[in-house]
Amino acid sequence: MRGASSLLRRLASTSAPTLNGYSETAVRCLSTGTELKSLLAEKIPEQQERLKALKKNYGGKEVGNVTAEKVIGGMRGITGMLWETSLLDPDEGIKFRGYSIPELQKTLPAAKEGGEPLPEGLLWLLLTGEVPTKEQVAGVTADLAARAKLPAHLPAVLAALPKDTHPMVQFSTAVLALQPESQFAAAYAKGVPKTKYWEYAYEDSMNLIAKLPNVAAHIYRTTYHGGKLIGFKQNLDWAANLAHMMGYEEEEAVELMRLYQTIHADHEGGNVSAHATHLVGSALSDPYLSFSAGLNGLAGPLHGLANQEVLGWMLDVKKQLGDNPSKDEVKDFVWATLKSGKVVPGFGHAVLRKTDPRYMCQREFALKHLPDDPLFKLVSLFYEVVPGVLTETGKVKNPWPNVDAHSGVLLQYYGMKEQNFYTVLFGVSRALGVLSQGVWSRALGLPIERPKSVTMGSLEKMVQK
Ligand SMILES: CC(=O)SCCNC(=O)CCNC(=O)[C@H](O)C(C)(C)COP(=O)(O)OP(=O)(O)OC[C@H]1O[C@@H](n2cnc3c(N)ncnc32)[C@H](O)[C@@H]1OP(=O)(O)O
Ligand SMILES: O=C([O-])CC(=O)C(=O)O
Repeated sequence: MRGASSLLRRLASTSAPTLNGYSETAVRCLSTGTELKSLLAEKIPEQQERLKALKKNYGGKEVGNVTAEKVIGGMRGITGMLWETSLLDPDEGIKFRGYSIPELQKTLPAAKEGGEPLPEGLLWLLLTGEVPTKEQVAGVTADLAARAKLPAHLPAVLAALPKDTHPMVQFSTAVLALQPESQFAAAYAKGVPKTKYWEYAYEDSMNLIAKLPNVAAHIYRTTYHGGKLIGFKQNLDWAANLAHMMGYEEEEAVELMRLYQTIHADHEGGNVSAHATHLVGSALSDPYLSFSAGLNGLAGPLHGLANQEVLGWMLDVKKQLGDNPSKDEVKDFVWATLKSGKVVPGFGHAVLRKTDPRYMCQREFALKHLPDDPLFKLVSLFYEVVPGVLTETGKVKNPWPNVDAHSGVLLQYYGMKEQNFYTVLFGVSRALGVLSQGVWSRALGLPIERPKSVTMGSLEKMVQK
């Protein structure tokens, strides 16, 4: 591996810079993507042995208890799944392979010195557990670019949907429409041995991740810009291409896209989109089928759709209370929302018990780039007012803002005002985490998921024993 990097450095110094400062030859050398796949191949046997030993030596140990409340309460608090790519701490928030978001911002390669991380670097980290070099990230960028082209039938599939179809429905449909290209499904049908499943899951996952910016931009341009498509650029990184094909070229907007695509990627395994992807994948449904299932979960208003809901709710506040509402006016508005039977979108969390670090890093981005934006001021006012109101209800376990409370404000600042599209951007990012874990699930030979369910009658008998 180190040999490949130094070879790349040598190659990079011999010809004119193209992609992120690397020569055409260097990029071509890595564009096969073999370095990432071979590093994975090197790491997998060790992890398979680790899991085997865990099962053999400690398989009988208890790691928690299941109460009737947990059975009724959406399995909240039950440890019941392996998820290697990230781990969530209720107070500290998400860590990707052990790295917090501020650590990633410092550690992962960026497009320019001091800039936001390139999501391709996060993909490498999620898959291998190692922080990549700049050269390795350039290799992933080139590999994804080589896989990015959409099949000819895809636009026709999307065009057949009614015009007002929600972008998330279009997105999930598009992912299913890519499924005929599944190498995993084809290999399974041919009867390849289980030991090779991960390789086909890897190829499908990389192909899918590569195509998602094209898919998302196609949906965006056809839904909101009269179908005027903008072409893919070979010399742009993955997130920059997404911004470019959507119609956003300004460097700050591109940096936001890189940050957005990095921080939404993974949130351990129990959230709805990750768990749905994992569950469906456990039946050996291929990455296209399983990721589409995950997207359908992400489209729910208590999960990823909340970022769309937040902007709508904020615009309602603005419409009713004007640009500079007082704290008391906002407080009354929050109470009115609660009394009407609705949740306050962007606040609360099933696991987190402090402000989401993904919220904080978006807030820092706003403080740096758009401190005077009226909607940012409004979102800051909510941060001051909403937690107090939710605490007063006496039932909300976490009154603090989550990631969705902030993202829309940043997107609209750079002109992406179509809030119904926001969850598609979330979904593009989420692919990095759930598909990386999917590769590991197949590599580790994780079995079909099948928790036990009970009827109320059988639960009553169990608790009365
Ligand atoms: C990327 C993401 O998915 S982050 C989450 C995005 N979702 C949102 O922002 C939607 C608003 N938030 C919520 O609805 C919730 O906080 C959830 C779904 C995120 C978590 O739900 P839970 O784990 O059930 O939260 P919790 O245990 O605190 O719920 C207790 C009660 O407080 C209510 N509650 C929790 N958060 C809120 C909120 N933001 N507004 C109003 N009520 C809330 C719950 O609805 C529940 O009420 P109930 O007992 O009458 O059914
Ligand atoms: O962890 C959760 O339940 C929801 C969430 O924040 C995410 O999936 O990003």
